[in-house]
Amino acid sequence: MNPLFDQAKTVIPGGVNSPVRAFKAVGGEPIFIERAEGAYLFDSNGKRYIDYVLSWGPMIAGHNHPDVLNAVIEKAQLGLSFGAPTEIETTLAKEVIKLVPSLEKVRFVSSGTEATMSAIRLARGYTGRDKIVKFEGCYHGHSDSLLVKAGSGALTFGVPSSPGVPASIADHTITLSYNNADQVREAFKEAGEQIACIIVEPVAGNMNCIPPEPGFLETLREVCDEYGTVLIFDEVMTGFRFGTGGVQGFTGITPDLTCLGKVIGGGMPVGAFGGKTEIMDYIAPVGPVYQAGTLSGNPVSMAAGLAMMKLVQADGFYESLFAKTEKIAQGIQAVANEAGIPFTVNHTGSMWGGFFTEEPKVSNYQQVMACNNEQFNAFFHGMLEGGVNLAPASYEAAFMSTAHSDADIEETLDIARKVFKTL
Ligand SMILES: Cc1ncc(COP(=O)(O)O)c(C=O)c1O
Ligand SMILES: N[C@H](C=O)CCC(=O)O
Repeated sequence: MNPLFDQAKTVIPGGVNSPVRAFKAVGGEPIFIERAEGAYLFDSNGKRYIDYVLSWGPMIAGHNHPDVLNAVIEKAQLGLSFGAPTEIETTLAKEVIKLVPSLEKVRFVSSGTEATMSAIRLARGYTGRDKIVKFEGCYHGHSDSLLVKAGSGALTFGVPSSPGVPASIADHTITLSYNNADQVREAFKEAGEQIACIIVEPVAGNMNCIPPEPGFLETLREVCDEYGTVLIFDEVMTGFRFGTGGVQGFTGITPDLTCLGKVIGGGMPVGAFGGKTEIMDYIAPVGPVYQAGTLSGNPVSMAAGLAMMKLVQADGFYESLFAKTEKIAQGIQAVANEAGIPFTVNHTGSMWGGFFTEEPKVSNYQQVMACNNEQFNAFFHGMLEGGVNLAPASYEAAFMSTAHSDADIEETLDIARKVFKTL
């Protein structure tokens, strides 16, 4: 029994401020974190964990990186929030526009949810259409239009289409199968002229880690061009994880709008959406589509983001990150094979994930849903006890940081080797 969790439950629903943290999917009780440094978390009893959750993605250079921390401290000394423009917002905007291919203009918000919600509204306002397309198992935050057949915690807790979302709103959301290009073409033949946007995770990371099949993202670009539909890449998770240009830089497929979050805030609450000037200028105060935020472009968050943008542009940053990701992915696959456990690892960029399945390749939602969750849960708890922090649900991707050393990866594999033998 964790007394901190008991106390939390008396004043916070489920004891957590975001459902996936509650360990409901895997059983048991969450660890409470005291501090973090580099590749490690330390819990309230001082126990150290090698961390592959990284605050659900943002800490790409490891926890508490001194450059980000110092930027935050320095900026905070000048005042925490002004509700008025600051130069650093323009500096960060210019930096992000330089790095992410589709961006000509960008607006900062405070979370990924706000970014996707605002991008959808903008696409609807710009096209004058109501319908949107999303993909089963993709999660784009918790706004009403997007909590339909959603991934991540919504999937874990069996509420992919949440109560509280009016049917009249959900009716405008068309949900298709990820990696099924034919189905996308069919849907557009039927209703293409009514569809404002397609929103997609260009690598899905909220039903574990599912890369796009060759041709899938290309098809989305083609149908959007043909029907005058806005293509939105939700790169809240993938932004800066596949190189400075996100998945769009990695694949060369350019969306009309891009949503960012996580890494762009360096661990502070930041989101952003941006794209072509023609579309972005539909946003107030230039255009009629309303969007606002008391803390949007917060100077301390901007400073953290700017420090992070400098880090990711360092020579060799991504080569090292991708090599480490490959090492952990291949290593985990090898130790599962040694133990004779049916297991398939996906990895791409700096994201990875393991599936307890006989299938040699996992590329869609149905395959993810058919995986052995009991085995995952036992594996999760074994790893946690051994000192490795994985996401407490089988529908989440794992992340790598530049702070993970070869020794951390070896230690992780030694622990995994022991745990697989117990399954
Ligand atoms: C792809 C994606 N989009 C949007 C979101 C929502 O971001 P936030 O949790 O910051 O609201 C998340 C994560 O939660 C995400 O992974
Ligand atoms: N998978 C989600 C974000 O990427 C997990 C974060 C959360 O819901 O708390």
